[in-house]
Amino acid sequence: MFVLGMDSSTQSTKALVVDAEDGSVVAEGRASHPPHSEIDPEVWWRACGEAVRQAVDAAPGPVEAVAVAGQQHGMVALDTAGTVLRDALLWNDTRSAPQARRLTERHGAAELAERTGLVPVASFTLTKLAWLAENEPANAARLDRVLLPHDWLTWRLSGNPDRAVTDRGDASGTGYFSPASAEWLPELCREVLSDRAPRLPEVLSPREPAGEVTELEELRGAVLGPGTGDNMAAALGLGIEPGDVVVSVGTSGTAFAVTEQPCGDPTGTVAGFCDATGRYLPLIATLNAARVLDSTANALGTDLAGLDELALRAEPGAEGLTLLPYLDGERTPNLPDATGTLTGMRTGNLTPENMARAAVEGMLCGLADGIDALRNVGVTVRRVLLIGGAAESAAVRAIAPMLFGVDVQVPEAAEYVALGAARQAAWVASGTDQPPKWPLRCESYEARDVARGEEIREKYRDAAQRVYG
Ligand SMILES: Nc1ncnc2c1ncn2[C@@H]1O[C@H](COP(=O)(O)OP(=O)(O)O)[C@@H](O)[C@H]1O
Ligand SMILES: O=C(CO)[C@@H](O)[C@H](O)COP(=O)(O)O
Repeated sequence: MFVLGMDSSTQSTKALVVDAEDGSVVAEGRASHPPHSEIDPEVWWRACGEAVRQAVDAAPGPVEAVAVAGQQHGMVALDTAGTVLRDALLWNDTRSAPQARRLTERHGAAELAERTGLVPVASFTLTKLAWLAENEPANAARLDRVLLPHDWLTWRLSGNPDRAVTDRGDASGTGYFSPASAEWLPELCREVLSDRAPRLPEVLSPREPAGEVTELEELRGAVLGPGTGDNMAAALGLGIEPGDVVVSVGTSGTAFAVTEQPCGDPTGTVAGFCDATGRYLPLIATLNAARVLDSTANALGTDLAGLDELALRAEPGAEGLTLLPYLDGERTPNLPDATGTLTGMRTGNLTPENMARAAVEGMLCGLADGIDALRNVGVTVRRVLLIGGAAESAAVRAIAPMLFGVDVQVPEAAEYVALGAARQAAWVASGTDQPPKWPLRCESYEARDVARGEEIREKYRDAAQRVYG
């Protein structure tokens, strides 16, 4: 049996056709998205059609089940006719930072962490609803239903206007869902929307079918899985167990693990999400990851391979250059209005090699702090699995173990979010208790020079303290 998994992420849509027997990828497709933080969801629908067409055309047989994973938190606002009211505000749009601050002041961080697993920051959907009510009251008055990117794509694929669905993984990133009871908290929506509650999608269990595809010719009749958020899908695609921490270096940088118990971190550093198997997914996310490398390569007049060469020619610590890589504001630490800062510049050390190295080190230091934050909420870290577009970078692979202080394994190059969606589709179609077991092959990078890594992290913390207090 062949199944299709889709990843509608920030920069692109990827579709994989997978053999459900062993998880081998038999065909793939890809289409890119524009690099904005506010997007017409029709762009995703067109990209979905294009990526699916490429994958299905190259597949050796028909696809029997499909699931969609998507970037988390984005607000897709619909009116009663199901028409999109405005461009979707994405997870990396920071305009709702004041609304996030006010929600936290009103309720207290501890109460919200306990009720929703989250302390509001601009990424979370609830703060985007609050922004809509305050800034676009006419749109807020017409709001009938709010969906997440993966919910909206699943709804479009099903072609059933009356039934929208989601799963507990993606629902847990909204800020109006209780991870512990797996129920919506519509009172929080009412609070920010002048006492009006939009319709929310039905929350399906991890392997519950969402109907079948009617709207895309190539997939018509295939069983639809509930789908999930992209990080939950990556966890499922990798088949992680306690002790594994995944670090994904895509548009966002994330570090996450699976746990049996929900997590509510009142400091707000760790988001207490649900996963896609019935467990939980404590996660930290940064807004600035792979694009820090893209921008630095661009500034140095080179490409990503050139950036790797430069960074690997420099000494660890970049002779004292430290980059605080908050180019697009930051979520962890919560500095929505921050910009990047390069510290420690001298006539002798301001070289392309050191600048490239400082970019890779600065970006990874933020993620190393994230891994420590996971430890602080009780997560055991035995190994790190490194995925996402920038896991392809030789410099990232070489430098990460030193800064993370544990062995890093890089799974064989694959789109693990799309693979996780495919695994969910195979699970839904098989009706078995557990997801199918698929092998995972990894390349290992041993943790060396950990003491030097600690010094580099100390410099990064000092710089952050000096610039942001
Ligand atoms: N060899 C590489 N070195 C560094 N970055 C890379 C490399 N290959 C891809 N990337 C970066 O990965 C990013 C895309 O990663 P991806 O995980 O697909 O993102 P997203 O899921 O957020 O859309 C892009 O910014 C791209 O430049
Ligand atoms: O906001 C988060 C997680 O909380 C991000 O991880 C988004 O889910 C977007 O992911 P990418 O498109 O960067 O993979």
